[in-house]
Amino acid sequence: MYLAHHTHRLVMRRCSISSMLVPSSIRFALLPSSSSSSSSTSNGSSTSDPSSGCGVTLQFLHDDSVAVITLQNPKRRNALTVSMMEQLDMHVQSLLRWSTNDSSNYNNNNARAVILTGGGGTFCSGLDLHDNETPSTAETAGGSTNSSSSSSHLLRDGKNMLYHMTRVTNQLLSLPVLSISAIDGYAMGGGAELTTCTDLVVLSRDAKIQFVHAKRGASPGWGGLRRLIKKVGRERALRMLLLGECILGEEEALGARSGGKISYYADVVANEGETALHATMRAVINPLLDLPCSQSIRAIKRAVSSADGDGEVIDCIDGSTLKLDTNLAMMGERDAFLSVWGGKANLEQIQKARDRIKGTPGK
Ligand SMILES: CCC(=O)SCCNC(=O)CCNC(=O)[C@H](O)C(C)(C)COP(=O)(O)OP(=O)(O)OC[C@H]1O[C@@H](n2cnc3c(N)ncnc32)[C@H](O)[C@@H]1OP(=O)(O)O
Repeated sequence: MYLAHHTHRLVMRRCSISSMLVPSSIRFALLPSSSSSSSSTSNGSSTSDPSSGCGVTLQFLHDDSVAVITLQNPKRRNALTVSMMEQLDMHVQSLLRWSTNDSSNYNNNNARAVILTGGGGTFCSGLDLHDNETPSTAETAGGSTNSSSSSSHLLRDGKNMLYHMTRVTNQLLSLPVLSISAIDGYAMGGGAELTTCTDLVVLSRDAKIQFVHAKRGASPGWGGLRRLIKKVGRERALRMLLLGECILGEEEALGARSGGKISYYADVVANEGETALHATMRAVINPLLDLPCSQSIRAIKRAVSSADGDGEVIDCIDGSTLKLDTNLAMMGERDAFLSVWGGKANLEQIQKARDRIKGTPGK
């Protein structure tokens, strides 16, 4: 086995004490895995299925200034089921309200950062290869806005997956706060795409980001392809998309490929009971908490987003706003995805991957 998995996981606590009163060295608190991140807090939202522990949780900490989204499918390396995609979509919609303060649910807007992570010492193994036979329902999704989701199967209905995941990735990246992927273990396929939609990526030494789409007879479709090119450049993106090149925490530790350009490697000295990834997340988040007000974070993030690209801003069909040239690139990526998704080669390769990983459906 190439990667050793941590037995701990990144779980964060909502602090009731004002962050201004807590010394910065312990400001960003992380709890060991014995604490459940799937139970609801007074200001967090849990959509885990208690029997399987499978779902996506949203928690707030530091006086609601930091939101943490945790992907959890413990028996399948946090593979994404249709229901989890819908939950993720729902959480991102509420983060949009939280960070833009246009909802009565969030009166005091101190929003500063969003962290995207996975439970159980790994990030996300892409879509759940055993979820195809499981129809998603609006009820399990906690109230989906898309009526077509009620009988969707991942392979048969790539459009439904695109609907949710394009919205999730576009809106996560456009949130007016700093977004960070905190990655232990695998980020594969759709999991790798998710890492491209946060502003920063923090890797543990055992992190591995791999775009396995081509191996599965597919092509990225959630915007990950376009964003990967932006992050690593066209040439490396092609090597990653077609030749199996990965982003490895171990290599980033040596400053090997990206020279620190695309990620932070988790190299901060850890306190007792925390991992290097936790310690690095603390070091990344604390300066944000130290800023005197959250408005400047949002103003700067908006300005960076609008400066980052040229072209006319337009409203997209999913409600998000994109630069015109970005939207055209998205359409190209979506069309490429739809041209292969659910086709013969894709179905064969997904079946081969299923046979290879051998998980039991419904387990
Ligand atoms: C948007 C398009 C996409 O996302 S296409 C990409 C789909 N994903 C993949 O092809 C990744 C498939 N998984 C793997 O290659 C491996 O499981 C990886 C992630 C490398 C982990 O390897 P390893 O540490 O050896 O664990 P393992 O294979 O024994 O897996 C542990 C249990 O988890 C399960 N699992 C893992 N990934 C998925 C998945 N994507 N869908 C469903 N189940 C998955 C495995 O089946 C295994 O289950 P079990 O313990 O044998 O019952």
